Amino acid sequence: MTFEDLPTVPRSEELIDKAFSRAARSGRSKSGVEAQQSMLLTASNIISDNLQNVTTSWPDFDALDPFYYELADAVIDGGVDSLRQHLSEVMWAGRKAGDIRSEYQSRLHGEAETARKIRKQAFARLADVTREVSDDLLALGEARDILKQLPDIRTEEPTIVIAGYPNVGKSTFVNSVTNARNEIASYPFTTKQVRVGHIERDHIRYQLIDTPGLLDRPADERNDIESQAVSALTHLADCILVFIDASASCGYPVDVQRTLRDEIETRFSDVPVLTVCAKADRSQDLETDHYLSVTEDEGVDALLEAAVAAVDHEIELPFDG
Ligand SMILES: Nc1nc2c(ncn2[C@@H]2O[C@H](COP(=O)(O)OP(=O)(O)OP(=O)(O)O)[C@@H](O)[C@H]2O)c(=O)[nH]1
Repeated sequence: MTFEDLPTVPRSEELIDKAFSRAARSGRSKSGVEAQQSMLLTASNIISDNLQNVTTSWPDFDALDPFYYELADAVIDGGVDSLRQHLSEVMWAGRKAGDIRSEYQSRLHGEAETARKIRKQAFARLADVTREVSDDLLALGEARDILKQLPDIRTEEPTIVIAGYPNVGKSTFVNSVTNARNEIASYPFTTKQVRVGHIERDHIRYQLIDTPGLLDRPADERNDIESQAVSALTHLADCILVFIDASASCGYPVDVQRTLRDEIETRFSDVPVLTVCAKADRSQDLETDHYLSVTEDEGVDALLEAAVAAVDHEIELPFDG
């Protein structure tokens, strides 16, 4: 996944300490002007390399899959634009450290004592430049910690998203059809966890995603971040299964569940939305093609076939026409 490998972002004071203490060590093995030159080189290299590493370790946002772009935009304070801004500030500081190195290197000659003073000036400027981006480094460090928690979802895999009110049987279904133990991941902005499972048909892996906290209640009950996460899901889903518990043993009346279904259908208008009468062993009081009872093992395979067919149709459509 894109953000998984993001390395930690150093804080400015941490970086200054590291650069100056390594510089002192490298100066100790030499004497006179040479010691000052070695110190300048070590400190400025550490600062410019570290700052440049921060910027190059981030993915190119323009090349990011829209699902992750929108998620990142949702969970980061100030969105992706603020990240870009912080990164460009840090890049500026990295270059500036390199400039300071060149500028002072040419001035470090002659008397050892004069050279020491000039090297100290250089250190003061290196510290200033690094401190100038301390807020940017802090913000990037926080963003990195949040982004690393994003669910590891393969955007290139065909994806079936399961929606429906709590307790309608979504996870029972996902758990029963995906034999491998499901991956559980959490969105940084909700306490609930995304459940991801996989099925295979004709050597193609399909991803099944259950998104508690997102597609389990009406849009007007979602906060801004959740709404944007739903929007991110529109890039990912190739088919949606909306579970309705007609027995209403889940605690939600059927008409309320139908309203959620209609809303999801409107929101995900580009992909097939299949309405599933879940817990059909209890009640089948719903007009739909898909009746499912996981406990009685009825309709499970048929539903999967229908979902896979819908996904395949959806994915191939652009090539047909
Ligand atoms: N009778 C019957 N009960 C079922 C069936 N599928 C699930 N249940 C039961 O319904 C309850 C809720 O099922 P879950 O799978 O946890 O529902 P969920 O939609 O994932 O709920 P959240 O995790 O809150 O989103 C559990 O007690 C299940 O055992 C079914 O096909 N028939």
